[in-house]
Parts: sequence; C-alpha cells; structure tokens
Amino acid sequence: MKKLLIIGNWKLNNNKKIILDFCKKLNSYLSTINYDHHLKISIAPPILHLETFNLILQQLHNNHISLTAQNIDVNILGSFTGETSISMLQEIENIKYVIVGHSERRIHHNETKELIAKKFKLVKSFKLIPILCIGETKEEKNANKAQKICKEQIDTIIQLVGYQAFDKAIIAYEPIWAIGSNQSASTNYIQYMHQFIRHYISRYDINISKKLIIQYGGSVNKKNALEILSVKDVNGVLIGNSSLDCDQFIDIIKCTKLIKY
Ligand SMILES: O=C[C@H](O)COP(=O)(O)O
Repeated sequence: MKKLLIIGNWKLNNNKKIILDFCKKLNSYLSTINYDHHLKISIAPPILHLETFNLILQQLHNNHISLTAQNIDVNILGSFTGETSISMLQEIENIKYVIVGHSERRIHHNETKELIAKKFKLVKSFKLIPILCIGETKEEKNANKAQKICKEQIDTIIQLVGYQAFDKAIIAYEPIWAIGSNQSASTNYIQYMHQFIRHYISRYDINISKKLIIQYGGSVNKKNALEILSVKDVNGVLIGNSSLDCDQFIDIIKCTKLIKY
C-alpha cells in the first residue's frame, strides 16, 4: 500500500471564521472513519492563521491533521521587515511541512533556484519537512523541456545540500500551466513526469527514491482526484482551489479509500 499525503494549500484565502468551521467539519469527518495511517492530511493556511489553526486543532483534540507553512524567509532573525522565520514556525506545535519553491513565489516574488535551495536547507536543518515544488511552464512543455526544467530545479538542491537532502523530503510536481486552470495534466503525463523524477533521484540513491513522496498539484478536484491518486508514482496531491471548500476536500480524502492497489 503506498503512502498518500494530501495537502490543502489555501494560498491567500480564508479567515478565522472559515478556519473554525473547516476544522470542526474535517475533524468530525476524520473521527468517524477508520483512519488509515498510510494517509496523511495537512493544511497550509496563510502564515498569519497558523497559530489560530493550531489552537483550534488542539481544542478539538485533533490527531489527524497537521499544518504546513506556505513559505519562510531565508533568514532566521534580523532586520527583515515583513518576513517570518523558520524558528518562529517551529514554535507552532502542529507544523510539520514547509512549502518551498512554489511557482507563485518563483514568479511573483522573483525567487531564484539558489534562494529556494537555501530555504530547503534551512527547513531540513530545523527538522521540518520541505516540500519542494517543481514544474514547467506551458512554453517549456511545448518545447519538450519539462524534464530538463524539473531536473535543473532538483539539481540546485543537490548541489547545495547533497542528494541525501531528499531523504524525508517531498517533491510536489506542479506543472505551472495546470495550476488554477481547471484542467489538470493527464494521468499519462503525470506518470511520465513522476517516473522521471523518481528515476532521476534513484541515480543517486535507490532507497531514497523508493521512499520519496512525490505529490501532484494542478487543478486537482473531487472529480479527478481518484484517477490522479491511483497513478503509480503519485504519492499524494497538493490542492489549491478545491481545498478551500471543506466538503470538496473531504470528497478528495474519501477517494483514497477507493484506490485499488
Ligand atoms: O499549491 C497548490 C497548487 O498551486 C495547485 O493549485 P490549484 O489546485 O488551485 O490548481
């Protein structure tokens, strides 16, 4: 049975009232099912709401939902107005994962591969789990460069941290053209890219590659989740829009029960 990690990335959405309702509903659903420990569920609210989310989870005696940070600064402390550091995040009890290199940060905040590698290293050194987002643009896909782009994004991490960095790390393959488009990549294409990523890591270490969690992200919804999660080399999904609605998020979780191994 493969491990599955389902994460809702709320990006810049939702408020305290919605968090409360969402947590109650999701927690009560999870407490009614026979919880499968091959399945992990996490939510990445805006950083401002992580502490609120955490307090609500504690009040609900939650055992099933962890928290993910959408980003961190590359500095640990100092004069960096407006930033949040990894050491501050580490104080929040339920935080487990940190997203690094999301394409929206690469594009809108000019994050370079080198900066992302530094953030990845920082997350590892603070014993949290980095989720490295990689993926190509439509133009790069059309030019047959998708694998080259993903390889380069992985290589920058390996150059700074070594291939061992991918032990207990996560890669989220998110083709930029599929994000927020309502049109996910086809399952054949997802397997083609995920297999490539796993094979690429296996050239360094076969055991790390076998255990590597590779999530898919890009217009996952309750209609396509089952077929995407059933793809051989998919170990979970990173969900944007469809994670904002708790009912739809629960429907996606329900799909994990239907996967045929
Ligand atoms: O982090 C999530 C991804 O960017 C996917 O977003 P989406 O599900 O809205 O396409």
